[in-house]
Amino acid sequence: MAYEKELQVAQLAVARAAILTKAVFHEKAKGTVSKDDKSPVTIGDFGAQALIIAAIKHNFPSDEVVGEEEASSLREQKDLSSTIWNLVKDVKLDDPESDALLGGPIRSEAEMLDIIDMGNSAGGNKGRIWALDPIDGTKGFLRGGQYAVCLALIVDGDVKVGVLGCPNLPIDDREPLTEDMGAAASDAEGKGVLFSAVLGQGATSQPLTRRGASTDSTGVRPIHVSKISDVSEAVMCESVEPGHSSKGDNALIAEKLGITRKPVQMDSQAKYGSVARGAGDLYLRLPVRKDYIEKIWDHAAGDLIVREAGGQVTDVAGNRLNFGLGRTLTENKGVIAAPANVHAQVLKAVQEVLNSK
Ligand SMILES: Nc1ncnc2c1ncn2[C@@H]1O[C@H](COP(=O)(O)OS(=O)(=O)O)[C@@H](OP(=O)(O)O)[C@H]1O
Ligand SMILES: [Mg+2]
Ligand SMILES: [Mg+2]
Ligand SMILES: [Mg+2]
Repeated sequence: MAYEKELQVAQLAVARAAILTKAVFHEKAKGTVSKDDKSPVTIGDFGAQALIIAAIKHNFPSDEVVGEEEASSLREQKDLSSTIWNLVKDVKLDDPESDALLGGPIRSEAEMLDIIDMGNSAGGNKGRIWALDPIDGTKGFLRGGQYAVCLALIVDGDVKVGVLGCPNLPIDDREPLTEDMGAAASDAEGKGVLFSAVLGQGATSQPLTRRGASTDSTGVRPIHVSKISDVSEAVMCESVEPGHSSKGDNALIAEKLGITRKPVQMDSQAKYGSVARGAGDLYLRLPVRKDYIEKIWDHAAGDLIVREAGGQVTDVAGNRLNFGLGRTLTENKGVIAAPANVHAQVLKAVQEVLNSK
């Protein structure tokens, strides 16, 4: 099957990085650095980016990576850099054979910094480019809420493989979303799911750490968006951060569609995963600031996983997200993810609300 090795490497690399992010959370190694845009970046973000790029470069040396983080601030903060190195150098998958597939350990702290900086591809619509968000929803991660380790392979501008590791979402696809999803999750028993998709091959979920509840020996299950026919019964997913998507517009759209249930707020591409498995029905991300341009690593994996699970993903104009234009989604504003049968109806409501402003 096409992209079999890429899928396997991506799944294992994301699972290994999630071992690190969970350790960072539980060891409270929570030093943060503030980036130019004032968003936080943690030991977990840097460490996960290093581990995932190392795995990609070991297996596919000439592939490029568009990664969210870069190491310049670490090169100036030796203490932070060595804290990260001390965690990164010891992270291993349980299964030695799988671990070996990702290449040997990173050899030194200096090499780790260089690897983090290999996420500097300009992106584009030619060749093989991985989009990597080592921790999506960093604020959710710090809060103990939802976050996701996100990796997608884009070939000539099209997303071919998408993997999302969500350590704080339930393993069970049928577990309903709760209102406090964004606040009080934990990676205890029954939590931690890995969503995957390959273009044209459908979408799946499985336990993130190969143990726990499963329906067969590997625990891989096909996933599908919900079979909702009456959109007024929809469960809508939205951001936690008020600055990331418009809660006011979402409320007006919900009213127009006759939706009475309160939206479920959670950070990260866990929203795409939740829609793909039918735990949520809709994901709406309407712009707050006109000048904000979405990043490809915040959407590439989720976009493919939802589409392969029977959903449609567009911007507010009804166009597909274009991942071939560089590091950002320069041609798209906002995101609407919904089961294919109700997407047009939701899009219409979105446009009516936006046009009436
Ligand atoms: N102004 C603005 N508008 C839209 N999006 C923004 C904005 N600022 C930041 N970001 C990006 O939002 C990513 C996390 O957003 P989410 O909506 O998934 O989660 S959250 O509930 O808002 O925390 C977050 O990803 P991470 O940095 O990986 O956490 C950012 O890339
Ligand atoms: Mg960030
Ligand atoms: Mg992100
Ligand atoms: Mg991030």
